[in-house]
Amino acid sequence: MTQADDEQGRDVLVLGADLAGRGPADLLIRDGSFADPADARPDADRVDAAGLVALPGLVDLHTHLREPGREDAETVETGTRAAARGGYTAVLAMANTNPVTDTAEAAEHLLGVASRVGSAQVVPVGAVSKGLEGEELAELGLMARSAARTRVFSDDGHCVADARLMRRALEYVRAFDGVVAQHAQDPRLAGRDACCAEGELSGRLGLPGWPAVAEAGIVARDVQLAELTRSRLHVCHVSTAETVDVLRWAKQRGVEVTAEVTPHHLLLTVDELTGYDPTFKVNPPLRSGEDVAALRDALSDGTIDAVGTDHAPHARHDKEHAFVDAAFGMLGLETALAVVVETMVRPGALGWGDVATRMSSVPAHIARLPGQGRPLRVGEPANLVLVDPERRSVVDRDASLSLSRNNPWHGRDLPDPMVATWWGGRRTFTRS
Ligand SMILES: NC(=O)N[C@@H](CC(=O)O)C(=O)O
Ligand SMILES: [Zn+2]
Ligand SMILES: [Zn+2]
Repeated sequence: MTQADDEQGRDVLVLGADLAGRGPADLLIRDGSFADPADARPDADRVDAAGLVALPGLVDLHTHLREPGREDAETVETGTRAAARGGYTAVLAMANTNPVTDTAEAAEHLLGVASRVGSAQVVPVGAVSKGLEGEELAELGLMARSAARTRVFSDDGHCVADARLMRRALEYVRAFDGVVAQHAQDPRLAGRDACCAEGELSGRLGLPGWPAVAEAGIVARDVQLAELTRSRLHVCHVSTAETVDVLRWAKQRGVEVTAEVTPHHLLLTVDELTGYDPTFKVNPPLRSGEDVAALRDALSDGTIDAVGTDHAPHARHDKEHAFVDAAFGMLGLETALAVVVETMVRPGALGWGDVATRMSSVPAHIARLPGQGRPLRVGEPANLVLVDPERRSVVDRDASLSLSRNNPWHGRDLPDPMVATWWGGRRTFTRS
């Protein structure tokens, strides 16, 4: 079976995969969609998937592609190839590029690039404020009505700190069923320098601290604004137990709030910082073991709705600095499923059906993306990832398809589940 075969329009028959934990069945991929396996032509390419799990193609709510502006760190082409290797068929591309995605033209430009070179669907996230400056609303309505059909708006990298601007953004997006995705960080409590969870260790290491209340305080405020405006709020990269408590309270009140957690916040703790390795410098920062446990519980019980990678590639010369001077962020697309298997599936906190909801159908629904996150059913677009639940390997940052090397998992033994990915019937990744 070669990629050329798929592209020549031959049937692909996937035999005996466990469909998202519901038991083994066959799948037929024809002309970009799933068809009835009983109709397979005799010359169909056959994929023996016995012992493998089939999941709907994963959807990442939180990817940084760096194009335009920092193509030395990542491009649409390399970032979506990394996405396909991670099992993703769609990524939401954050707006903090240069120029910022704060106009319909910028969003449509990104769509155009992706249509030429993408190995996954690229969905532009629109900025909330012009230039991410937190002062004036960006062209939310024009972006929503553009060919990009923008529904997710975020100043990610910056918090929409001004409560009045946040209120207006929530009011505005309600008209087209949009959502405001907040990078919750009170800039007065956690300034630009804050780079370590505030606590005993930040004091000992001499690193500027980032108190948990800087996150939970903004989330509590935004939940109340979402309730006031009857609009949709999404909380990016939840990192603390206190924020989980606020989310539980918000959901009990019936507020339309959703939240994501990153793979790194599900496994790594602030203790990684004792070596001052800037690879582990990320915003929000790595937290305590108690926070990690609370985040896992919240993802398990649905208080946190989704996994978002916050894939944040950085060129070597932006990362290789003293800890306080290095850029914030780490890679995530290629290893997200591996970390979810390690932290959630193996300990029994999530089944495969839950993985399909937390990493595919729920993110697709939050972003109002038709054609993604759909069940593996006849007539649906063939967005599919085959996974081997048992396979493990040691992560090698130099084997990455990303242009950047800021991989926090380098040298770690982790599950290595991805076997093959199809996006709209086109094979976008095959394990070699
Ligand atoms: N997460 C990070 O540490 N960095 C992100 C910005 C962000 O997600 O806030 C980036 O763009 O590099
Ligand atoms: Zn952020
Ligand atoms: Zn981000």
